[in-house]
Amino acid sequence: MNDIKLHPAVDNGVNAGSDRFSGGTLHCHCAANRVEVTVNAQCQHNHLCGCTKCWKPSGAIFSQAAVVPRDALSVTANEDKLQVVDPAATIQRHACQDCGVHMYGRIEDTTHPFHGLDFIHTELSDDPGWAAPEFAAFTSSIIEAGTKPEEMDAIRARLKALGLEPYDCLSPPLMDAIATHVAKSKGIL
Ligand SMILES: N[C@@H](CCC(=O)N[C@@H](CSCO)C(=O)NCC(=O)O)C(=O)O
Ligand SMILES: [Zn+2]
Ligand SMILES: [Zn+2]
Repeated sequence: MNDIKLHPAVDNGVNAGSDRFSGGTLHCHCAANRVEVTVNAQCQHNHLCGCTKCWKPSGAIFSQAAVVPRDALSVTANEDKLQVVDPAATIQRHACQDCGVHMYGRIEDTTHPFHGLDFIHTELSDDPGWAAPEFAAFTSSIIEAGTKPEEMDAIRARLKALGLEPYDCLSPPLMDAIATHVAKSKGIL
């Protein structure tokens, strides 16, 4: 039993996803009139995120976030309860006004490297089979939300023990994808 709690989806070990999984429904935390989002795709790049902007379940120090093609995502119940948390942010996080859960994040800037992908939190779904988290992003950012700097060594060690390599930005493949997009947009590549 490890007393470092990162996120309920990984605290008892990381569950593998299913290759045959092709999507499911996500629900907010309201007791009634739940917001429902339907995703007709397996998620990609699932990861823990330590940034202050991503939604975290109560008690968690990391968020769990993945992306899906925006064409595969639709709001299928109680869309009127959704509101964008910060209209100035790159990722427009659509949250339930009643329970505060972020149902999806969308990038409207068509020049952004991740335009076309929506961010979701797979723990909002009861459907088994979502692809497992693969790494931890923005690890140092948990300090901005109150984690003590002296706890970071133990937290990084716990992430590594779970097979979730900690990075302080995104993973190298995603950083390379961003840089490739920028280089192409400048005509360098
Ligand atoms: N130290 C900051 C980092 C915030 C940040 O840059 N977050 C990233 C990752 S969120 C999903 O992976 C990002 O892309 N943010 C854009 C946005 O939130 O619109 C902090 O902790 O706040
Ligand atoms: Zn709600
Ligand atoms: Zn984040």
